[in-house]
Amino acid sequence: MEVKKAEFVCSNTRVDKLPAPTLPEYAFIGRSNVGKSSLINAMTNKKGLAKTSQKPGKTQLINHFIIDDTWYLVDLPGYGFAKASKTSRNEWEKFIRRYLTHRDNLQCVFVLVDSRHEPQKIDLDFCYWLGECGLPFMLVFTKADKQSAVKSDANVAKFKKSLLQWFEEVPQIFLTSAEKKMGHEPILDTIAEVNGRFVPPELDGNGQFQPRF
Ligand SMILES: Nc1nc2c(ncn2[C@@H]2O[C@H](COP(=O)(O)OP(=O)(O)OP(=O)(O)O)[C@@H](O)[C@H]2O)c(=O)[nH]1
Ligand SMILES: [Mg+2]
Repeated sequence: MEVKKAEFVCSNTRVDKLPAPTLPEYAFIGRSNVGKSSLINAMTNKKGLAKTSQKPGKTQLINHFIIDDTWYLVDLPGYGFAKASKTSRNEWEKFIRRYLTHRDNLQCVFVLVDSRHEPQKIDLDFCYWLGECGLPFMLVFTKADKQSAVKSDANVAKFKKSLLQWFEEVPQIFLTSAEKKMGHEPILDTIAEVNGRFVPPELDGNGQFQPRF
């Protein structure tokens, strides 16, 4: 699938202010600075659509983008930002976890992991939490241009092995580079496939979507 149109819709901290859950939605999450916003820009071929920065902690809100008028891509703030205060980390916990567990149209969470590093506890813990919540997720390894393919593959294999201590099978995995525009097509094809199966949540008697919370 090729993206033809990508537009910013809104930024939010509150789940009840998000766009109506009428279209399939996909969220990008991962450590601060892992490359979530860069990947969104590379996938949509739109530099500057999502704001990026060399400094971690750039994305602070739940940012909705509408793609080809048919699905939402969501850029989330990163976790594990060392310089964030405890209060702001707690706030992150609250509003992101609330978003992830209450968004009816969320089809899949893409967990971004830096392919340069060996498995990190914070990423594994987050995957376990998604599993506990029964939230479908896939893994996207980023920044593959920064080291050899052998090194990336070794880190991916170690991550898989760590996950298999808890999960019976590993989720789908993608290896990407926003810099080299590599690995985006398979993600978009997977999204297209899931989009084809999307059934919007039902309206209640008043023509409103009935929130799950
Ligand atoms: N070499 C290389 N650099 C990348 C890649 N993806 C992102 N970067 C760089 O990594 C830094 C962080 O990228 P962002 O996309 O802002 O990361 P983020 O995960 O959205 O960060 P927060 O919003 O702070 O959580 C920027 O300097 C990017 O240019 C990549 O594939 N290759
Ligand atoms: Mg960001």
